[in-house]
Amino acid sequence: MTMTASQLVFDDAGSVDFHDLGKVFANGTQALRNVDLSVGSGEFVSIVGPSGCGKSTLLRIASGLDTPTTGHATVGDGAIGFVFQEATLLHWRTVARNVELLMELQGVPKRERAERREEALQLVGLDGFQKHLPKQLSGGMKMRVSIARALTLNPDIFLFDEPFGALDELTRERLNVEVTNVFAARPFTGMFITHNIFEAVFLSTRVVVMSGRPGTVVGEVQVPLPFPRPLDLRFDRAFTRLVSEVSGLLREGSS
Ligand SMILES: Nc1ncnc2c1ncn2[C@@H]1O[C@H](COP(=O)(O)OP(=O)(O)OP(=O)(O)O)[C@@H](O)[C@H]1O
Repeated sequence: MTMTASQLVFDDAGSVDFHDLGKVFANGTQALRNVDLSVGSGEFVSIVGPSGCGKSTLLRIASGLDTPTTGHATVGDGAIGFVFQEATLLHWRTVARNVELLMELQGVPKRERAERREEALQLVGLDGFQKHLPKQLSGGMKMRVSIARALTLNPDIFLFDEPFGALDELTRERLNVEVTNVFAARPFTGMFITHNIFEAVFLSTRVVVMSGRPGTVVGEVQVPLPFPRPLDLRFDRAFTRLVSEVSGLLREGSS
């Protein structure tokens, strides 16, 4: 499908394509320039780059929450799931009712809501916590609820905006494994923002590196490692070589 500058056009289900994309905010801040990036159906792409280089802006454009000022963004017409930096749960609702929220807003019938809720809770390892309130959960569990809530939409495209940045290292590692398990069990097109290079390589089929603001793509590293990915993959020589490659590109792009 064709598209003109500063418009979003929805194409086939799971693909995301940015062509010569730029974003200047109303206050004159140029967040992005000349971004060329194609993410195909079934890829899991992590995006790393210095703080403020426009990673969240890129994800917001992919989700339709924001628009580019120049260039094109073409996004598949499938369902989009979005997980934010905060779990954004409603504190008065139980886990089960939080997970059902987006389906309620979409008018999904009760019985189907319950089925999709249970399936999603199983996938993120929270079966048994349906009646808990958010205040009874750890930070990692809250994030699992947030992922389960997005999963109920059966996303073709799953956008993650640094969801594990505030978690301790062990919880983050466990959740990384969960995400790769979910990806293997129910494939989607993933875009994942992180500052953590280990996390980026562990989760992804490809890591894209951006320069400092205004952000543009400075390079990418393919991650040809099979799924599922066990935690001790991090000690594998092939893994550490990929981490060094990403780290080198990041340094180049920041200098
Ligand atoms: N609505 C807005 N109006 C003006 N400037 C904005 C707006 N949103 C973001 N910016 C600026 O655009 C730049 C890119 O922001 P963005 O949040 O996309 O970066 P980021 O790479 O995700 O940052 P971080 O890694 O710190 O989360 C930043 O300088 C930010 O201050």
